[in-house]
Amino acid sequence: MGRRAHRLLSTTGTTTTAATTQDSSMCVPPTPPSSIATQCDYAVEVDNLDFAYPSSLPGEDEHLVLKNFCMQLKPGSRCLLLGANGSGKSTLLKVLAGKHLTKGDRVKVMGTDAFRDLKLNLTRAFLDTQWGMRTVAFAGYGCPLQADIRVGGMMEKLQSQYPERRDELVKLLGVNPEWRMHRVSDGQRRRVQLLLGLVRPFDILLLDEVTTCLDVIVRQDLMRWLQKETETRGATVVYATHIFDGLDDWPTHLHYLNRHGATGWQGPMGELELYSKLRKEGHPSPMLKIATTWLRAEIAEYGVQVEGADGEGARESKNPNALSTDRGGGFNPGRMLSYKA
Ligand SMILES: Nc1ncnc2c1ncn2[C@@H]1O[C@H](COP(=O)(O)OP(=O)(O)OP(=O)(O)O)[C@@H](O)[C@H]1O
Repeated sequence: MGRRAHRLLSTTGTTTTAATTQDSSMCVPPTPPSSIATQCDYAVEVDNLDFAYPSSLPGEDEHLVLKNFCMQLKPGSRCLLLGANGSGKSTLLKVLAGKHLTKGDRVKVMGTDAFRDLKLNLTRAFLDTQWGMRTVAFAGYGCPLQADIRVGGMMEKLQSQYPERRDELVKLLGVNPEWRMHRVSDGQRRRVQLLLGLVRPFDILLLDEVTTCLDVIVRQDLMRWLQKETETRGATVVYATHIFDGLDDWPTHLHYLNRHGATGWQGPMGELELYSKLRKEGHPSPMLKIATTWLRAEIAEYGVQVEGADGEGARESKNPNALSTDRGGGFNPGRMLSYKA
């Protein structure tokens, strides 16, 4: 797969080609010491993927979310996914997590098929905001796990397999193993999710906005810990977020998804001219500045996204048998309708 051209939307909304490497020493992913590096060249390799959900809009069979999507990340990379609501970040993470089937051989994680190779489930971690959500019968919506369970007793075998790592995470996340799930706050529940999701050493970690309800200290310590995981073990992290606070030095790569399912810019941070410029100027929060610059340029060029008002997200299911009480609150698990063999 040839390297995709790096493109970025300028403040005027036009598409320009970004300059090549400014400072190659900046945020370069380290050479992983673990065996991962020798096993595969890329931790993530997506080659020209189209991904669509079935559409319920009249005259439209499918709703294309990712278009000609390409991504290559070496082991040890920390990639931030940036994009407006509905741009496809969660969809991409689900594809990489093997939750959505894609046609052909276009999506590889750790050198193997992201969907079909079940071995990946032992070395791939996927954390999203749906953890512990149970669909309530008749009401049809998810509510968080609230059973009277002791945290120390959850996934006990897994926790006991990695005692040192578990203790490290318990300390880092400030989790009390005696907490009971029906009494924890949202942020505490999230910490438990992170503990259970990170305790097994992973080769690749896919994070879908799971830091929102963490307090600033835990978030900061977690990001540092993840950085250490990438630097010492060669693990790869792909992280979708809208919060850029404290992330200025964190990513090695950035991938910007625009609202048309296309890539606005992608590449190593050192190749992003705007980032280098902002750093040189001593800007207090370059990542936030980059995000607002690109997203505002998108709005200036295409207007405010109305997807939620009259687009796909506003349509009911096409299934004539679907009852409002019987379809997961309208949630449609989605199917791949790619026409690329
Ligand atoms: N199960 C589904 N069935 C049909 N369409 C879906 C489904 N899930 C998502 N979509 C559509 O796919 C598009 C991308 O959604 P996705 O959740 O990947 O975006 P996102 O970038 O993660 O958004 P956000 O920042 O709001 O989390 C949206 O237009 C959404 O309406």
